[in-house]
Amino acid sequence: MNTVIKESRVTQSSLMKHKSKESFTSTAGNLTDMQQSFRDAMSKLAAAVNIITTEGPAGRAGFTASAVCSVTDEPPTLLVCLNRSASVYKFFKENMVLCVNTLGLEHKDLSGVFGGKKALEERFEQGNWSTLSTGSPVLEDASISFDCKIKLISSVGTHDILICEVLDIKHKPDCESLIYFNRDYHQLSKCKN
Ligand SMILES: NC(=O)C1=CN([C@@H]2O[C@H](COP(=O)(O)OP(=O)(O)OC[C@H]3O[C@@H](n4cnc5c(N)ncnc54)[C@H](O)[C@@H]3O)[C@@H](O)[C@H]2O)C=CC1
Ligand SMILES: Cc1cc2nc3c(=O)[nH]c(=O)nc-3n(C[C@H](O)[C@H](O)[C@H](O)COP(=O)(O)O)c2cc1C
Repeated sequence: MNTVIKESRVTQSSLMKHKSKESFTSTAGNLTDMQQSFRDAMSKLAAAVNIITTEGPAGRAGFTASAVCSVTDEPPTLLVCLNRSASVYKFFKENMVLCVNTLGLEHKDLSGVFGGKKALEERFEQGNWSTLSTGSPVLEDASISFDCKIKLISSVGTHDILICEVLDIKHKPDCESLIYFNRDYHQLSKCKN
């Protein structure tokens, strides 16, 4: 199915017009009180950890993401939020394909590699990588891999929401989940098959 790619932008001011401007204005590196309070609150929201990869005309890239969510199953669609200031951003925007690799406990170090400032190609030195339909790197022992085409991009504040149609799925039969909660990693027990 071909969906037209639309872009829309929700500005910080339109989202937060009920608050004074000063409360939300930050200088580089300094968080406003509201930003800090939002992050503190978000740190209590447990989330699965994923490595999002892409490969295409722009080259290969990947980053760690907790902001991943199911949207609809018709067509199967998920969303990924990516900070536009990330060095990986331009790769996703140009390639328009990605793979969401959901991690298990054994991938804790790998999450740090893809969530830090390591050079892009060096990130792939750890782990075994293959491909499914789109050519985006698939982590061989990921709990789940969703191979996707980016159908729509919407900008909100500092991030872009990538709306992705799932073309292919790979499951690991016996999986444990890596969870990010309270700024640290945790493990969720084995799935019942
Ligand atoms: N959605 C995002 O962009 C996320 C970014 N990170 C980045 O990873 C680093 C470490 O994060 P933490 O140890 O969790 O401590 P933290 O205090 O920076 O973040 C706490 C929580 O706030 C949320 N968050 C953090 N930065 C955000 C952003 N720029 N936009 C939207 N939500 C954000 C996430 O849910 C995160 O787990 C930071 O540089 C953080 O910005 C971490 C998680 C999600
Ligand atoms: C557990 C964890 C979750 C993260 N989730 C996201 C996310 O959902 N979206 C995002 O843009 N960055 C997220 N980050 C931050 C990126 O992984 C990080 O900025 C990455 O190093 C990007 O690299 P780059 O700036 O070199 O491109 C997360 C980091 C960690 C450690």
